[in-house]
Amino acid sequence: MDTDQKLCCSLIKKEHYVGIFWQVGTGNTFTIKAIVEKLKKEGQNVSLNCYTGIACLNYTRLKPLTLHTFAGLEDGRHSKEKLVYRLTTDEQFEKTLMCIHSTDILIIDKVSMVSKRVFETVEYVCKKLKDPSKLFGGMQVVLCGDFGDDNGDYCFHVDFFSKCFPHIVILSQNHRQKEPMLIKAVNELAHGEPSPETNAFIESLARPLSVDDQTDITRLYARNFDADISNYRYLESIPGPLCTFEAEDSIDAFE
Ligand SMILES: Nc1ncnc2c1ncn2[C@@H]1O[C@H](COP(=O)(O)OP(=O)(O)OP(=O)(O)O)[C@@H](O)[C@H]1O
Repeated sequence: MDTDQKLCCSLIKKEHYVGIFWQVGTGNTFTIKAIVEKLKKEGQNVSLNCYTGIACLNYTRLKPLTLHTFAGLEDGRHSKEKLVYRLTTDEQFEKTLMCIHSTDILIIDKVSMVSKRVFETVEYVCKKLKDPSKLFGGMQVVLCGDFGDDNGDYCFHVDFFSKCFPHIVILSQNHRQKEPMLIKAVNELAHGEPSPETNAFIESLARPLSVDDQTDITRLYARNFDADISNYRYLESIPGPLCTFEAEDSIDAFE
């Protein structure tokens, strides 16, 4: 783990509320996985939540929930007061209620997609159902996200943000790319604002490709589905029986 990642782990171990922010490729997913695995091994009741179902796919082995499922928000039509009423009176929410009651550590990934209203509602629900005298009902909360586009309606603008999250760690070491110009270009493109320098860099890469073997080129797809089909076709074209090798790696987040 790099220094920033280790700092996240040690703050979480010390039961602090932490905001982890990152730029693409700096190991957000890697760090969260290591932390959740370790906390679960230690017997902690940790609930890993992502804002979208697609984002949950990054963590399938850790059984994440969407934030809406965790807090019983359904399609978001109810006021927070009505929601608490429904959660405490309607037996279809029994599992949700048990989950909230038993959660000691709440981790929310892709938090930069969470609106102020949803975030306030989740806080309110946890508080009302667990301990009304404490933010989030006393659960330790860890947020992970990027600063992205901030139009003033995102969760960072709730009144209690700075009080609740005094510890903000910014993951800064890119583990996916090494070339500084490429890292700068990827970060600018992720926010849809390429600088003239980035545009010039990208244009400088335009050249005719001389690839004779079409199987050996890298293809980019906009959707996971298309990438899966392409990989499947490639695998099918390889002669011989299909073998599966299960691999497992681990890292101790708190060492
Ligand atoms: N400390 C580390 N040492 C070695 N490799 C690392 C470290 N942290 C992350 N990586 C590797 O770097 C790559 C990027 O990490 P990860 O997918 O967690 O980043 P991310 O910030 O979630 O990226 P993105 O948002 O682009 O998906 C992965 O292959 C991961 O295994």
